Amino acid sequence: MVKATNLGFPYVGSQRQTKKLVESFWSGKISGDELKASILEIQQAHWKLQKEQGLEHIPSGEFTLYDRVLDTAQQFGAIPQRYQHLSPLDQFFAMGRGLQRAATESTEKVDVPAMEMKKWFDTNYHFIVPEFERDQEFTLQAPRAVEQFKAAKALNIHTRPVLVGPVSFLFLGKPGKGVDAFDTLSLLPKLLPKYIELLKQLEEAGADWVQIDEPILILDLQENVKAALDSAYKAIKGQTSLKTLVAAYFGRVENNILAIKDHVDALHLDLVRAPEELDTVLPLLNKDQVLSVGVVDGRNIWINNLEKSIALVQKAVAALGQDRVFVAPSCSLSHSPFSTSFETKIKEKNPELFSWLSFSVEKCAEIVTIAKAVNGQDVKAELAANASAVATRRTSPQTVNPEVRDRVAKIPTEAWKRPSPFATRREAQVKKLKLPLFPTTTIGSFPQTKEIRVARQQFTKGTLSQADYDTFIKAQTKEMVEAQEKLDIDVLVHGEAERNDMVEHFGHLLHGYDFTQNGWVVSYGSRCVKPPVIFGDVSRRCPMTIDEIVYAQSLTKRPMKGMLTGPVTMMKWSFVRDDIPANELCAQVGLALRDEVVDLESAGIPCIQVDEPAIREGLPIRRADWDAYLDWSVGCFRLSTAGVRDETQIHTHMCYSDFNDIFDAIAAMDADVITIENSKSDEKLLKIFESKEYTNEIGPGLYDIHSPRVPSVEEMKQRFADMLKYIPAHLLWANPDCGLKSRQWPETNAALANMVEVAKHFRAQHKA
Ligand code: MET
Ligand SMILES: [Zn+2]
Repeated sequence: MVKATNLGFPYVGSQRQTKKLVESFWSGKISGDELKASILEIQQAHWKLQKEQGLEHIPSGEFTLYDRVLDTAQQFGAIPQRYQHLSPLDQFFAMGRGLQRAATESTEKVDVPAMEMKKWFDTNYHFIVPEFERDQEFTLQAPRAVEQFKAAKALNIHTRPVLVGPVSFLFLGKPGKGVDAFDTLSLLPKLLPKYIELLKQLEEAGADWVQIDEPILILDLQENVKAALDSAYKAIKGQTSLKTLVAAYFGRVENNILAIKDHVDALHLDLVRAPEELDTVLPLLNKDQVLSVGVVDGRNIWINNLEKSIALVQKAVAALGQDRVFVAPSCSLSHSPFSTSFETKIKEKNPELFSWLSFSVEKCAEIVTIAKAVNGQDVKAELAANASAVATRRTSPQTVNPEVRDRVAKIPTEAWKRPSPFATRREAQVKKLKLPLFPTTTIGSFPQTKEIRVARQQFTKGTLSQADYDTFIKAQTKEMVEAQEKLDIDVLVHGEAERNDMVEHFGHLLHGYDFTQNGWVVSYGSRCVKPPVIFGDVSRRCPMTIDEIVYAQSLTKRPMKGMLTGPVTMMKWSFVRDDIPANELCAQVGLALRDEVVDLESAGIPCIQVDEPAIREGLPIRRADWDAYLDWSVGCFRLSTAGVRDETQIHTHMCYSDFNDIFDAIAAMDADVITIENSKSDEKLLKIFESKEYTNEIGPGLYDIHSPRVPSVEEMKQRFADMLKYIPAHLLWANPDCGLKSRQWPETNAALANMVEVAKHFRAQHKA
């Protein structure tokens, strides 16, 4: 019989209990023992829930208090020296988030920073990057998988332990601080005996299957990495009676699969991302091997098309037989919210949309239904309900707006490009804006003070009227404009006081977006995000920013920048619909923004910034897919900004990553001015100007906004001087790295005052 299986469950809990418990522990409200006891209850509830739903392979060992890769590092003793003196729980969190603690009578003062955090493949989750010594020794300490397997067994629930695979673990790590570069995969022979020891412990505890996650299988891998995969699984094979399921997800495995396929009992493939791989992999399997088919999307929130999934699974069964197929989510469900049962508002206000949603708990039910259907059990009612929801979704006026479709289909070629080249536009802008050399500006937001947050809460609750809230926001905007004039900044912003979040704010003003109450997913550690949902064709409900920006402009003679969130970021930081191609959706958002940009211009706004902080993170995993992505994402940015006259200055802003590898695409966005995060990577970003020509104006960030620290004039002068080595003076702007909303006013004023002084200093120098 085909088995219903799962790869991982949202450990954060139905109501983010895990997050809350961990944070209570951090703030000293509960003890380590209390934390462990409460966490065990959550785990037990999750195992029971999955069992009741009818899953046959229920994961254990993937439940973490901070991060699974960090768990792995700690349990194999890959603990950098600076954390070694701490007790296990303190050590774990210190590695994840740093630890500062004053001395007590019995303990010394602790002050250690966190380890580096990196994005987990193309998800919005971030993992802790393991650090290794060149002569790293590994030990095996309190493995979570064994502990959790036993805890589930005590409840009479037989689980499938999940491990981070040895090759992914080493590959994703890096040489520790102060250690010269070396290939972390060279540590594999030392690590493998410990992995095998762990597998033996699982075997002794009574496990029969083990899931070993090797997500690096979907990367473009060098030969040495494939060789490491081959040798690792060859070494593990036959060491225990455990059956090994090696899981790849988030993309295509292509021929990386050849490195492991002869050494494992089962393979998991992400058939949501790469359905075509079923055909290529089936003929490769040996006669006893099992295929775990990931047909239910673990990354998104939409109902499965059961009919389609069943057909895929049946194809696998036809080739392999029922006993050699597992039905599974595409990846761990920890990337999906917990359950739609908490979405009472959507259920009440938009039952149709509700019927299209499926979070983790519902996804488990889908997996079970698919398995049952393939096994010939009666699931007619479930299939009928699913088919009708799928059908309404396809045709509902909520998802399809013929006007929007028509407009996208008929976008004229010239709409994708500003009418004049940059040189011509620059001339018109110089004339109109009359900016000094090295113009100063900020990225958009100013401190979201307690006062602002309280007013917003009262407004949301209904205790502050719309009129009073509007008056309050206007007063805030006025203060911010005055503050900028006092600082003598050249291009002003309205300060974004009215925005809680740069994506959600616009989502509320666009058709096609909705918002969940409890659709949380972990971003890193205990931090969760609740992305908006794009379910239908996108268009403007009304002008979105004109009133605020025009009001702000009315307060000053200096140019005011309109401030919008770009099409790619509007998508990337939302749960996007999966029923139309991404490029089409992006064009819809691009057109909605274009209307806003044109309206801002008509209202007399001279500069308009369209932020695209997420453009880099949307880059596909495989290089072969980059061009197609960059083509439409850059294209849609241009679509959103190209409707204006030459004299209107289009800005964009990017942050959060390393941009060098997409430099050409950034240039192709053809913004008149780009402000870009730089202060943390100094020379790295600038170096690229040696080899590439960037002809438009640019403001690499002069200081890091993530810290309350006020950068000195001297420090920023140095940075600015470095920039001048690479960038022609007439193109250079002075600005911070990113928006200032997470800062307080005192440090904001101080830092910006220094920044303006730096610009003036260089201006004077250049005149002389
Ligand atoms: C993450 S990028 C933020 C850009 C936005 N305009 C702000 O200043 O907050
Ligand atoms: Zn930013």
